[in-house]
Amino acid sequence: MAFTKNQILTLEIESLSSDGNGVAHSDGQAIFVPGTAPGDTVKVRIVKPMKTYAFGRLESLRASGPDRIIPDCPVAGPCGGCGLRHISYQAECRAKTCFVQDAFARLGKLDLPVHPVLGAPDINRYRNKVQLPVGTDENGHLTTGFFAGRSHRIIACPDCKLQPEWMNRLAARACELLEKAGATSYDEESHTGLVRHLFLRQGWHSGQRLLCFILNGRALPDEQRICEELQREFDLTTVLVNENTARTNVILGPHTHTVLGPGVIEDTLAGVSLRMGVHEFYQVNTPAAEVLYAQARTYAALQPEDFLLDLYCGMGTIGLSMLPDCRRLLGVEIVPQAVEGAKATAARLGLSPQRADFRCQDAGAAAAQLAAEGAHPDVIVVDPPRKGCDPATLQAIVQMAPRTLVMVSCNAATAARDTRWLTEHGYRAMEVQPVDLFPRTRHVECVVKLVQA
Ligand SMILES: C[S@@+](CC[C@H](N)C(=O)[O-])C[C@H]1O[C@@H](n2cnc3c(N)ncnc32)[C@H](O)[C@@H]1O
Repeated sequence: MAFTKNQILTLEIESLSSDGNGVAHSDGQAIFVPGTAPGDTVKVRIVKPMKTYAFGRLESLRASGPDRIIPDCPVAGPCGGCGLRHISYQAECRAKTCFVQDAFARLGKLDLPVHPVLGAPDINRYRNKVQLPVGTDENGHLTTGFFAGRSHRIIACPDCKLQPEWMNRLAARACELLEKAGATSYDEESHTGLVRHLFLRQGWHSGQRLLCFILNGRALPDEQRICEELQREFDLTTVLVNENTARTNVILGPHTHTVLGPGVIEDTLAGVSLRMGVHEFYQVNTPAAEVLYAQARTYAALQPEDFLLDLYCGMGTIGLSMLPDCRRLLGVEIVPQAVEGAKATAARLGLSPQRADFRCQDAGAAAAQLAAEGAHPDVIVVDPPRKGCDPATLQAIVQMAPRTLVMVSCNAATAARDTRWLTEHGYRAMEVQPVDLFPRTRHVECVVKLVQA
């Protein structure tokens, strides 16, 4: 039986999907309901009927399941950032373990141990970076928040529990100062208005703080004064302005100028000291990333004479954190600023290019070139974006035939797909360790160990 829009049903939630939605069944068809937990009895309104399943909205909670807790954030539901704030953290870890196990068993059709998730050291205020869209509220005041799930409507979130308190306070104060100076918020539909986003970053161990205004234009009105005031009040190491005048939902534009300070902040990740601005990828949860890197290092099991290839290397942090275990490191990354950062870190550490080098290139193209040149890395680490490795990258990895391959991924589905492919091309998948870098959200990281079959 097909569901109809606005149909009301009373349902028992059975499990959580990998999107963090509660899953129930009616007449053999699945219904996905955000904000619900296994064991809940709920009244649900069907909002999106499909041919064989439907999406529903929670109308009322009749009875709570054992994992449900009261979310400690008033906008946890509509904001969409914290998809799992309504269940206990223990239940969240169990669910994330199941998400990863399910991806490898069902999508990857792989039979291998997937260990219980390693929980994060901190479950709140762990983000070292946020990009807050700036909007105008119903009273005409500038506000920041997050886009509601699958929309461009900003949900104001004055005290987001995922980010440090200073970031929340700075966002509110910046809105006040911008408004006084007559700055307008950017409107995506009409492509008018000035301020698009506030970008905030903190060096977790160093405590250094960065603020960048992302503008549909060159400069803020009264730019110097606003930046100085915020620098003084929030002890900012540096303040930047990024220009993004394109009609796009990509957040950063290509040009950034420094208003105050050095234009970068410093930090240490897994013992690697680095400097970063706004264009470089940096793991958002530093203490949990150190757990992740330690796991990757264990799986890599490097030998002193080994050559390590780090594909999709960002600022080179994974490879550099493993360098004490091996002879030579080559990192490949597509973002020029990240590669410059990696090279600068290596230079500061006194490493010659023979010991640690980095290339700004597409991972697939670089891997194919290395394979054609007859390169034979002993260990390859890959840490691709959510879409996973390109087929060219996987082909070239197999051609280079490393002894061990360590795959780090923030998307278990694509990691399972790529692992499956590698097992059909000469590799054996040994084990998977999920690591929680993103508590209270539906996201989870995992590390896969593969060896030559
Ligand atoms: C998940 S991040 C990992 C970065 C790094 N390993 C770390 O731990 O910080 C993925 C990285 O892949 C880079 N990237 C995306 N597409 C790429 C491509 N086609 N070739 C090379 N690097 C790419 C991104 O810029 C990003 O730095």
